[in-house]
Amino acid sequence: MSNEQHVIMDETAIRRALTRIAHEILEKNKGIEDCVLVGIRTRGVFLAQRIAERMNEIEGTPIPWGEIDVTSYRDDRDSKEATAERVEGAKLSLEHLNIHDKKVILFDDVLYTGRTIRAAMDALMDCGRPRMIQLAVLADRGHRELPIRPDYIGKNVPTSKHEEITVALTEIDGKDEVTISQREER
Ligand SMILES: O=P(O)(O)OC[C@H]1O[C@H](OP(=O)(O)OP(=O)(O)O)[C@H](O)[C@@H]1O
Ligand SMILES: O=c1cc[nH]c(=O)[nH]1
Repeated sequence: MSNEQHVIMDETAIRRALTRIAHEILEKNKGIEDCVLVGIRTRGVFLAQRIAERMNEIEGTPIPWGEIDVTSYRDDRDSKEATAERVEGAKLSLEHLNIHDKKVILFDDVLYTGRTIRAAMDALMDCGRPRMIQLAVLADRGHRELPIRPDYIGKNVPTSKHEEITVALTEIDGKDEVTISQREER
């Protein structure tokens, strides 16, 4: 099977999509009052940080942002962590960010089954009581297994289950690029 990667978003496309999403968030929320951004580790964090910078440029006011580690909340990973430990882990990753009664805008790079987002929502609820949670993703590839729908989408990418979306971001991968390829069968 060919494992060729096709670029579906280059650096310019990613930059434009993030700028558009920053404007959409501001429009939907009528500014940044009571909004906080939370990126899901790993790449969601860099997306949240970039959007926070853009929103600051547009509004002239810094918007609080932070990151959350949801690994131990996933339902498809063996977790030996006790509930108290995983709550502590989530709280530690969200340190310095008050989400109580805030409009939390959650960021991830790819949305597929929705299980990561479910895990993130559970983790957030354990850390406080957001007034509202909204979801922003760079690429929505479909195939949801849970009733989760993003509020902000960089690009809708119709895929087959045999394909894979890979997001590269400069901060961690040395370049900005979204590619699609055939999934390696394991
Ligand atoms: O909607 P889902 O089916 O949950 O898939 C989406 C998740 O998959 C990827 O993470 P992955 O677990 O592959 O780890 P990574 O962030 O380290 O790539 C991606 O970053 C999303 O978080
Ligand atoms: O194609 C996919 C599916 C889940 N997560 C990814 O990063 N890519």
